Amino acid sequence: MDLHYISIIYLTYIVYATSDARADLFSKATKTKTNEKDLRNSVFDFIVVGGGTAGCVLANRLSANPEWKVLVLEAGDEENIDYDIPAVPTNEYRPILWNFRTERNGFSCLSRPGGSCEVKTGKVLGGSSVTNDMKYTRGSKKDYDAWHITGDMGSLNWKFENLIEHFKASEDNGDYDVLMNSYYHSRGGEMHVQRFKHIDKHMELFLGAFAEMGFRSVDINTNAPEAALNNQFVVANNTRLSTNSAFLKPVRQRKNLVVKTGATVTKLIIDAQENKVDGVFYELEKGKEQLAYAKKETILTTGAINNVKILHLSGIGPAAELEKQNISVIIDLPVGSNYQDQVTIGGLAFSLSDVTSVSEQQIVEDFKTWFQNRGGPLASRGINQVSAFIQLFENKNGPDIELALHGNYIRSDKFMLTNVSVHTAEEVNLPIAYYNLVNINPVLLKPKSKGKVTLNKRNPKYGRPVIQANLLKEQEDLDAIIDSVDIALQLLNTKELKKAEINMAPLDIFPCDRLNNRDQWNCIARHYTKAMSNPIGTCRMGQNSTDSVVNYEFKVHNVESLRVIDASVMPSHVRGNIFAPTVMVAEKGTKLIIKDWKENKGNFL
Ligand SMILES: Cc1cc2nc3c(=O)[nH]c(=O)nc-3n(C[C@H](O)[C@H](O)[C@H](O)COP(=O)(O)OP(=O)(O)OC[C@H]3O[C@@H](n4cnc5c(N)ncnc54)[C@H](O)[C@@H]3O)c2cc1C
Repeated sequence: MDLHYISIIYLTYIVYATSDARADLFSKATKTKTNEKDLRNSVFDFIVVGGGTAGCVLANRLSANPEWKVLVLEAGDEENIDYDIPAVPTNEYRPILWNFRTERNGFSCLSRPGGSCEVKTGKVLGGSSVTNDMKYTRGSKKDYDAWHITGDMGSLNWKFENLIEHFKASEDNGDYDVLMNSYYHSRGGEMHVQRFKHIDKHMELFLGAFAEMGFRSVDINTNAPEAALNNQFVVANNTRLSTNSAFLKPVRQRKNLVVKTGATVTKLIIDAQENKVDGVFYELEKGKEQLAYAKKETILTTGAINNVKILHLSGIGPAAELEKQNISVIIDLPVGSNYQDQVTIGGLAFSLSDVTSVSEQQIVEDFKTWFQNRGGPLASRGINQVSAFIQLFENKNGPDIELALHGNYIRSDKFMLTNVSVHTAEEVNLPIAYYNLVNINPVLLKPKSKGKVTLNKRNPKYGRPVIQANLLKEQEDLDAIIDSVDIALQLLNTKELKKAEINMAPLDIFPCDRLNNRDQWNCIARHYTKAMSNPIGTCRMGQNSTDSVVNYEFKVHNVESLRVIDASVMPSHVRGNIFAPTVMVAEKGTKLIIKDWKENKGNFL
């Protein structure tokens, strides 16, 4: 039995166990007629649209003021204990994903189904912090410094040295060697960060091989340009710590905080005379719109794809684009352009010769162990804990590529590790702790290629937005990935991997197999492209409304009472993964809101 199914059995059990109570609650809520009390109940000080990574942080911080009534509207459902198991690959569980795909473009994702790549952002309370890999990285100083525009006072606060306090605000770092560097790290926040204790022999082997190649194991979050390390993760007691678990669950009992799940926001309520946002339309059931009002502010945190949908449907977006959809333009802004995602490729995998097969019984025992004492192999991410951050361009002073190791278990009854299809290597989803194949994914951290997001033409309201991701469009991006493959291949020449008889896995990489070297890798990259699902940029911050959507305080240009605070405001990628930067953005955002309402009485524009 596939371990993912065992996990789903737990999930199904929990859903059944609670379904009566849920049905009861739901019918009570829907049977009640709208009355004055309901209306009063639909007015809040702040509405946080989206209970994802940033949304949960904002909900916690804003509702800390008992005088502020805060509503969180989340399209997905509550989190499930299943997702807490570190080795469970939540990003393969479709009910908690938006299941977006990029548009076919003829130059990347060519051999993926439909010639397009999946984008796996989370649709659940906690958002992508439930479906992500939990790795805790911040990117480099220079990335943030580049967001600052010389001469613009508003952007001054975006220099890295002014952001460290916002990273530290929620950090609870549990590794003492890391914590010793108190300039960068701190304790006591809601978000526990730590290395997994579980280290297996292959992790040691690969770390040894990287060390032989000259990579040092240092804390990558201290602006080190390179490192190969057993990473830190956002976990507490060997349990995934989504922003829902860290920030929202502990304060759910606050009387001034209302959290509605299964609530999809469709549009903003806008007073078109004053360009002021008064609240939102949302649906608990398809086609049945409800309204909620915000006296102070509405804050969009639905991520870089869905923010575009909500804003465009509300008449905020590029005029030409909206007119094509017969949407009246309220504010002409470049919402949806500047889409960027980090990118990697499949096809580079090493087979391990000395792995004993895992029995179903063993897997069930391991699940029991995790549930009983949060221990065993499921209390880890296996080889995925290891990665190397590599600097390709010397003058850049920061990593350009992450060689992210990713384990797969290819069952020997099906494959003898000969001619394993690259599709299979990507799609076998046993818990991450079991693996006999190590994929090396060269992740391009700061891609040059940009795309855009627009509304679904046939069904703008309910259809999936159109994502023209343009992955690998720029030759420089492709070249960087191929250069890094050369570095990854050097692993095979290390004493460590030779001694362990680790070799390239014989993957079926049709149609690229008859080519040689660089041409072959170019072909593989274009065919087996993989979107990292870290989308940013569609509501980028900046000085003016011609090339940005929000100002440096996250206020949407020329609109009153509306902010966007999540990964979509980042103008460009940082040289790391973007969970920690998104939490930092939310921390900074809340401080700005609190300051505005304390000092300026919310004087918005
Ligand atoms: C598979 C995967 C692996 C990753 N691994 C890592 C990693 O290891 N380390 C790292 O640093 N980063 C990682 N990331 C990236 C990082 O987790 C995300 O980029 C970041 O969490 C995004 O935060 P966000 O607040 O912008 O959006 P999200 O966390 O996606 O939140 C958006 C929320 O809004 C909700 N929503 C959307 N539309 C509506 C609507 N209309 N109405 C109501 N609610 C709505 C969504 O359901 C969701 O809950 C990964 C991402 C993915 C997808």
